[in-house]
Amino acid sequence: MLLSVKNSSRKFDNGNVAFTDVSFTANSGEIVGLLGTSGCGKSTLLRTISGLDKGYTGNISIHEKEARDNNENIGFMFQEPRLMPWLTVLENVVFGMKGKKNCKTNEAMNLLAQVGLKGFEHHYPKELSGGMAQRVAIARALITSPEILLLDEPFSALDAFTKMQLQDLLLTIWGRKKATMLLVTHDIDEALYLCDRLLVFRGQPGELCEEINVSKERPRSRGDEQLAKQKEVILSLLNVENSN
Ligand SMILES: Nc1ncnc2c1ncn2[C@@H]1O[C@H](COP(=O)(O)OP(=O)(O)OP(=O)(O)O)[C@@H](O)[C@H]1O
Repeated sequence: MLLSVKNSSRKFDNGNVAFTDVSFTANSGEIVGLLGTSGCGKSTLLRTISGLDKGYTGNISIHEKEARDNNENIGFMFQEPRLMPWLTVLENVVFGMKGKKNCKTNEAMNLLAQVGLKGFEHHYPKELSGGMAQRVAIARALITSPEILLLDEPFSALDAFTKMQLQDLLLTIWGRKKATMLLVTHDIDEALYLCDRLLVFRGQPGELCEEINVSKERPRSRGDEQLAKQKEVILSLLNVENSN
């Protein structure tokens, strides 16, 4: 097992508790979705797993090493691309590679081609659309060949069509690299389309209330009936009416 979270909680100095007594595991190559109402601690949980937030209790380990001491290779992608405006697309992808920038250039060019940005390597972020900028963020997250990719609502700011394109792109890249992915999303359809397993959180502080296997084989159809039934289950867990 790659990632193990055991009886973990995160209480901040001001008394806020983001999540409490959370336990789950993730296997190598799995895509695990984290769904839940706003404020139930999903982003904090991702930051904690990444080792950026070290104030948790309980155990969070990657390859049996505590997340707070972890120096494993983890990629992070956010809702917004967070590109450096003064750097080109290519420079943004290799940014943070320190001494390895030069030897990573070929790999960055290759990744940019994979995300559909061949020819845009020397453009600046202001010359890109939102979807293109998020493609750069995908390439940047993958340049270190991370074993775990943490995705915090990576497509939520995009229009529906671009979102679907990038979901498929993510699956294509996952098919090649088989990184373990943890995906925070508010979009249940996206979670059911992409993930092997879903963790449903509820409350404030957030508690893990249900784990749901999405056993449908890939490629999945977006209008699949089995997935639609699973959506009903998730909506009722979250106490939300289905408006479709
Ligand atoms: N640095 C912090 N200091 C104090 N409280 C915090 C801090 N970061 C997050 N919180 C609190 O922790 C709780 C969980 O926040 P978090 O952003 O992890 O939730 P979320 O499920 O990702 O929310 P959303 O779905 O709206 O993005 C919230 O009550 C928030 O106010």
